Amino acid sequence: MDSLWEILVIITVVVLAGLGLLVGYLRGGGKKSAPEVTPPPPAREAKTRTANTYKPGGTSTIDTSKGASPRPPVKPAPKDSTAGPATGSPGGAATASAASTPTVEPATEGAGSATAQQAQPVAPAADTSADATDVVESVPAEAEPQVERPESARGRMTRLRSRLASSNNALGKGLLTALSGDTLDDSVWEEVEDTLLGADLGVDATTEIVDGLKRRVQVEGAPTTEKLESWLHEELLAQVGPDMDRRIAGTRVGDRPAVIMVVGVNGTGKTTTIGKLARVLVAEDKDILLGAADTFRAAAADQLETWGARVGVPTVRSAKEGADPAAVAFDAVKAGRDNEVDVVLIDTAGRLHNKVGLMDELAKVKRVIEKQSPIDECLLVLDATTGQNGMRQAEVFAQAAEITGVVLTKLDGTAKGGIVVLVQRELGVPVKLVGLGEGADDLAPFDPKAFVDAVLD
Ligand SMILES: Nc1nc2c(ncn2[C@@H]2O[C@H](COP(=O)(O)OP(=O)(O)OP(=O)(O)O)[C@@H](O)[C@H]2O)c(=O)[nH]1
Repeated sequence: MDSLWEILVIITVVVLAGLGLLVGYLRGGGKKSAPEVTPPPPAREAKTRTANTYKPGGTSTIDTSKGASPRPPVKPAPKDSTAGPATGSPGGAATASAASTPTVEPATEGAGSATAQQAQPVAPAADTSADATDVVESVPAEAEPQVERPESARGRMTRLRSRLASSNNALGKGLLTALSGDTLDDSVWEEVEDTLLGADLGVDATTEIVDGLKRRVQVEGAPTTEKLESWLHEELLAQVGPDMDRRIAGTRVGDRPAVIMVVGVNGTGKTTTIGKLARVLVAEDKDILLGAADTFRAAAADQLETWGARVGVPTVRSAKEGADPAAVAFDAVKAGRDNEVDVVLIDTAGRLHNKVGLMDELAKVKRVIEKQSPIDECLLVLDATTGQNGMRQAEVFAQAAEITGVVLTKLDGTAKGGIVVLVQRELGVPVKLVGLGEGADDLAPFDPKAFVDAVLD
């Protein structure tokens, strides 16, 4: 029995082995089966770059000098502040003294940053700058293929006069309508007063104008409308201050550049005004240098640099946001002296959230500039559309810096031209320039007679 079981098991094993062989044969298609070997992955070929692999030599730079106006080469200031003043530099002595003063703080640490390497050509502008080596002077004149030619003064004035007239129509119309009736009773004078107040002339000037008109009526009797208009013209002109000195310090003073500092609340149009003023001066063939001492916002320096680049004017700026504005201003004036430019224009920050901080900062910028040059002009930029609110801001700035003139911007956007009178009365300085649009050449000198003509036309 046992041997029968053994025979059955052997037969089963043999049958199964035979079946296994048969299945293997059929699967392999009759071919001789071989152990499956995964072929090794083909060696990865290095990816061929289709992009530009051209590498310029380390010294090659794009030559963009075509069409650039000739301009004296930028002299690099000595790196070592202990090396003394630049030979023959009019600003040398002051520079040396400023370098040793504690008020010029290091603009940043870890200087010589990216911007300094990018700007070509670059001249560290001052030798305070053992500390402030992140202050760089970019000379876009050589980097810009096209330099714009600013509009001539005559063309600009014709265009702006008509814009001024339209911006003040409401005031003129209101006054002339009020005065063109048959009688001059209290209600007429009230209407005149309201119109003048509504145009931001302020209470004092309004009272003086109306009192002046009433007096003339009393003395001379009932006037014709034309006579009344000419009296109004005279009274308004007297308020606008036709004899104030409105010249801008835009010419070298002795052996140094004129220095113009521009202050005002953010957004009033400081940077734009500097850009426009630079164009006016360039149109007069002046050599200009801009200083971006508004280090609060990096974009402000970019904006200024762009304005300068358009007319081939270099900008001294910091490579770092938040650098010491006084150090940048100092370096700009120093570079202006070294390069014997005609005018250095300094932009400043104007945030008002901290009045004390702002005043301290402006006072410091002023003090540090004056270590090497007097400030010939300190222009306060005011937004005409802000009215009485703008006046309060103006007072803060007037306390912080010695304002020598006002630039009233955005006069194209308001019918309240009377702010001119108010500003001058309150601050005791003349409105020297007016902004009449966002265009590059929309800056005009303030001409009292033309202004009153425009108001009453
Ligand atoms: N309509 C009009 N817009 C102006 C005038 N002047 C400046 N602006 C505009 O006002 C805006 C602010 O001008 P900015 O020059 O940047 O003002 P800012 O005071 O330098 O401001 P921050 O750089 O923030 O300090 C810009 O859009 C200018 O185009 C002007 O006379 N008329």
